[in-house]
Amino acid sequence: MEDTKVRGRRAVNQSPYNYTSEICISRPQNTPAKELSIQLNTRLSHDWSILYDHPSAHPIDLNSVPVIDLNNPELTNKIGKACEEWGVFLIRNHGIEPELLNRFDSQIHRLFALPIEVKLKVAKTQGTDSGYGGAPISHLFSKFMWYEGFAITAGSPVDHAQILWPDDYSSFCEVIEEYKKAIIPLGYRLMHLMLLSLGLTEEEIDNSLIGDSTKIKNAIHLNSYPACPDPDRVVGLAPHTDTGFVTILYHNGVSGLQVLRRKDDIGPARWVTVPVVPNTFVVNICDLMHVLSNGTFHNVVHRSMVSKTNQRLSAAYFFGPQVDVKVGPLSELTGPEQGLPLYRPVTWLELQKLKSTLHDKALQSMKIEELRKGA
Ligand SMILES: C=C1C[C@]23C[C@@]1(O)CC[C@H]2[C@@]12CCC[C@@](C)(C(=O)O1)[C@H]2[C@@H]3C(=O)O
Ligand SMILES: O=C(O)CCC(=O)C(=O)O
Ligand SMILES: [Fe+2]
Repeated sequence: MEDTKVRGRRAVNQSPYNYTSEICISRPQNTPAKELSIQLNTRLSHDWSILYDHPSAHPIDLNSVPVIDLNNPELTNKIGKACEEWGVFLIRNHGIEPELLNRFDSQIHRLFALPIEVKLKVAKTQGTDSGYGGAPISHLFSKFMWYEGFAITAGSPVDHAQILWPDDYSSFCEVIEEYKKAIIPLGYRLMHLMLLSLGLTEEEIDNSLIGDSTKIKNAIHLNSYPACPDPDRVVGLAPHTDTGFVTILYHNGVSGLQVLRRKDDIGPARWVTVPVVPNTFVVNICDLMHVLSNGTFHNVVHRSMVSKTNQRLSAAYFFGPQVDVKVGPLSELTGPEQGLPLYRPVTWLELQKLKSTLHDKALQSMKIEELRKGA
């Protein structure tokens, strides 16, 4: 028994890649080695058990995440209800070919299967947000996550792909391009349906920032959670909300994503495991969609847990506003009858910065009521 414990502790104190990859990846350029080692000594562990009680989600929650068929005649209402009550839902009949998803999956697998020293050649550096690295939210937490990622934020990944696979980089780039072409219209369709469900007319949607594709920016984040010998003591990706409008998540069918269900008639706040349903994507409502809807849609807190036996792979496609676009509550949703706007307008970057200092209190700090109190 004691032996198992000791082995378990060793296991989670090691890097999942048999290499201190997060240290190398996240070393800020120009940080003196001594200073860096002082910063890192406080968090040289993947063991979260002393920080979190790891409340495990019920394997089957009768009131589970909605699964929405995009061919459903009641589609708009169903999406509106899911965005309000859950802030997350699964979509089926989304029109993206399984054959494309299989090729996409193979390339994600191929990327993370590369030796660590090859992946580190395309590591994110300070000031860039594309490339290989640890969890982007890692600076907010005192422990390492059981995670590695690859971000494609601006255009094509060709420069990185050429370094990773000098002799065959095009198969990766081609599949990323095909995936983007398929997923972008799906994202626009979902955001359009969300605004319809809030009562906006087609014309109002066309005139809103959701109707103007030049105001929307997107990015893709490939995620890998290696299998872990002691999964109950580690966290794949720590609890967070996404900051943009919506995220469409592909995954390889290994369970792990959990959402925080708010307190309701059925019970207290609790983690719910998102079920694995073949041929579906997960759609998350993010912070700026919550703001745009004037608080009607729920920006869901989620986290990713890991498996003892299987590597979980996922690809998050983030849709948000262009850098210079400020997002506030839609004017159609506020007024003498509907009520006052709850939030001041904010850009994507501004909100990300607020979250890095104020954590889950960032949105609260943008509340107009809160600003008036401070004035
Ligand atoms: C487009 C993006 C969304 C994201 C920041 C990023 O520039 C690329 C990484 C994304 C991610 C993934 C994990 C959670 C998250 C909150 C984070 O810190 O990095 C999201 C960011 C976001 O939703 O803003
Ligand atoms: O991989 C997952 O299950 C979740 C990924 C995620 O939340 C993110 O990339 O923001
Ligand atoms: Fe997320």
